[in-house]
Amino acid sequence: MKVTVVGAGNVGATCADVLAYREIANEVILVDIKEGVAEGKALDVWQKAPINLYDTRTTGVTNDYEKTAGSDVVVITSGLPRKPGMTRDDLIETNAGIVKSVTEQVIKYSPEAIIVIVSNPLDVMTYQAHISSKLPRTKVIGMAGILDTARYRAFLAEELNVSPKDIQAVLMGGHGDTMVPLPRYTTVGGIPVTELIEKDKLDAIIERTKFGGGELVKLMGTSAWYAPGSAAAQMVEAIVRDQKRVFPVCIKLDGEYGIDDCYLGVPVILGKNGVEKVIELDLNSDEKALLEDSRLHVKEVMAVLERLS
Ligand SMILES: NC(=O)C1=CN([C@@H]2O[C@H](COP(=O)(O)OP(=O)(O)OC[C@H]3O[C@@H](n4cnc5c(N)ncnc54)[C@H](O)[C@@H]3O)[C@@H](O)[C@H]2O)C=CC1
Ligand SMILES: O=C([O-])CC(=O)C(=O)O
Repeated sequence: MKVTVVGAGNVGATCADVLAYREIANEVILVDIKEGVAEGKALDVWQKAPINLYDTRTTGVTNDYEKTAGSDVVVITSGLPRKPGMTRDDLIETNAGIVKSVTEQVIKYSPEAIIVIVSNPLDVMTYQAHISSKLPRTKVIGMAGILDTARYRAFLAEELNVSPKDIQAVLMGGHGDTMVPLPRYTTVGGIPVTELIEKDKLDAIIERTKFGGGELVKLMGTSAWYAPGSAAAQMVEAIVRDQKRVFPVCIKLDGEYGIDDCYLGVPVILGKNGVEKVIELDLNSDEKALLEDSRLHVKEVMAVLERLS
C-alpha cells in the first residue's frame, strides 16, 4: 500500500511518522512546496526505522507529484494553520487555492486514490477537494470527527479517572464551534456516561471540546499536530486494512439526516472503498436543532468558497 501525505508541516510529518512506525503503509511519500522540508522529515523518519523497528519506506519530495503516482490514499494537510485570534474560517482564501492545486496534481497521478482532507476550514476544504477531484463523494472525506471525539474522550477520562480506551463516543456536525457532541451516545465501558457524571460537569466538558482546537492554538501560537496527525493516520489505516471501522468523518450528505448538498461530520463505516455506509442515528429534536445550526454555518462558509471560485 502506498500513501502520499501532502504538507510536511506539523500535522503532515506526524501523520507520515505514525503511518511509518505503525507500518500502516509499505511506502509513504511526503510532499511539500518548500524545498528540502519533505526530504528532510522523510529521511528523519526513515532513520528512526532501525531504532523503532519498522520497514515502511519513507521518501520526501518537493512538489514532484510523479513520485506520488499510484497512491492508494492521499492525505492533504497543506495549508496555513491558524494563529491566536483567528477562526478556522479565516484560512479559507489561502487554503482553498492550495487544496485546489494540490488535489488537481494528486489526482493526475493517482486517479483511483481515496483523499483524506485535513486542511482547514475542514468541511469546506473537503468540498473544494471533492469538486477539484471529481471523485465520488465516498472517496473524498475529511478528518475532524476522530480528533474532536478524541478530545471529548480524553477530557472525560480525566474527569472520571478511567482509561481513555474505555470511552466510546460520537460527535457530529462541522469542525468548529457548532460541532455536536452526543452525550446520549457516549458510554464508559458500556455504561451510559450520564450515569457516571453530573450534568454540569458533562456540559463543561462538551464546551471545552467545542473549543478544543482553540485551546491549543492559544497555548502554542499555532494549532495542534500529534492528535490530528494520528487521527488522519487512523483513517488511512481503516482504509488500507479494510477495517470497516465506525468513525465520525466529514462527507457530502446526499439526503442523509434530511440534509442535501452539505459537507458535515457523521458516523460512517470506513473501509477499502472509503465511506462504505453513512450511519443514520435517530436524533432527538434538540440534537436535530444543533445539527441544523452546524449545517447553516457550514453552508455559509461553502457560499464564501463559491464566491471565491
Ligand atoms: N482537520 C483538523 O482537525 C485539523 C486541521 N489542521 C489544519 O491542517 C493544516 C496544516 O496544519 P500544520 O501542519 O500545523 O501547518 P504547518 O504550517 O506546520 O504545515 C503546513 C505545510 O503545508 C505546506 N504547503 C503550503 N502550501 C503547499 C502546497 N501548495 N503544496 C504542498 N505543501 C504546501 C507548507 O510548506 C507547510 O510545510 C492547517 O490548515 C490546519 O488548520 C490542523 C489540525 C487539525
Ligand atoms: O484548531 C485548529 O485551527 C486546528 C484544528 O482544526 C484542531 O486542532 O481542531
